[in-house]
Amino acid sequence: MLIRQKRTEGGVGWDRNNSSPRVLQRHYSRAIPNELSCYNKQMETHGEIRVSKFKRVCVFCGSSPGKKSSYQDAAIELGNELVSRNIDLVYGGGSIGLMGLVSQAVHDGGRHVIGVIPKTLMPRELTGETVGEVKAVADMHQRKAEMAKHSDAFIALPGGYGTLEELLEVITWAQLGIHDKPVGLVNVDGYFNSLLSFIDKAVEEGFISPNARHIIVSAPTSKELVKKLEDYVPCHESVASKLSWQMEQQLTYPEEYEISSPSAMAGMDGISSLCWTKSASFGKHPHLGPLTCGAPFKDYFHVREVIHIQCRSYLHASPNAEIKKL
Ligand SMILES: CC(C)=CCNc1ncnc2c1ncn2[C@@H]1O[C@H](COP(=O)(O)O)[C@@H](O)[C@H]1O
Repeated sequence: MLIRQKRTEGGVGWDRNNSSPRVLQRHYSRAIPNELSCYNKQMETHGEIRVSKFKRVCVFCGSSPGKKSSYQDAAIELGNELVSRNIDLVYGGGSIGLMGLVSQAVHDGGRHVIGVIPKTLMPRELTGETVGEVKAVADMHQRKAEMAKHSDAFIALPGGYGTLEELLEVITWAQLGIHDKPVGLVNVDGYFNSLLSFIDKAVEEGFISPNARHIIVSAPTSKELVKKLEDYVPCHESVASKLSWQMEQQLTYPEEYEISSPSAMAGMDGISSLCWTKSASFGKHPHLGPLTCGAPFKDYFHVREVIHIQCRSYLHASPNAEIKKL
């Protein structure tokens, strides 16, 4: 929900832990100086300030610009839309393709930009220069975890495999109840129509529940999409409730876990079930040999990372390749 308010009337803002607006008693310039310093000219003209319930949004998009100029226009438009709502950007880092356009627009508009980039992609000739803050991470898995942790919502623009993978992963996490942050896509010129049709087919065929279908919000323009995301209320039943997930994070995990089947290592579901059921423990895996972890797990992302490291060290190869062989 977007709140419009005359500047002179004091303030209304969002309590991010609460879904209802809260009243800020002091004048804007003292209560929310960052928001004030950056609101755009148009709003200034109308004496309005727009306060979003999102502080930071993560954008997934093509590392290529795409063939049609409408894709590039949409990336710039999304950047401008975030600026107009005083939202900061989290993205995959670099200046190539649509990634470069959206990050430049947000940076030029005076909002903070965080580029989360794996060390292997850091050479400038691979991804170009990142504007704003650069967060270097160990690998692609840690990148996604970091991008998710620092954002209040996710938006996908047109893109290729990387974009689809990132988008589907945050949708899966929402379905599991690992987060309840809104996920949306800007369906520029119907780019995502076939993906949405495929997802509808999966619902028809009984592989996605109708409620989980509603996790994906879509709109043809950034403006409409951000508005829809602001209004989004999760309505799917999650496999593991957010509450139980948060409780798990507070627990100290046993030091030794066993992975009970190759499939438990292969996908998010297996890994997350390790976190919230604690039914499995490292130990001696029938196919993979001994798997141990010296330190207690801290959270879901840590579990995922530890499993990855374990796979690498025991299999001496990419875990995914080895899992496929099993
Ligand atoms: C060596 C090489 C191809 C470098 C490409 N350079 C990249 N630099 C930064 N992030 C990327 C890169 N390629 C893919 N990504 C990640 O995957 C998404 C884009 O992948 P794609 O172009 O849709 O599939 C982005 O959201 C980003 O997080």
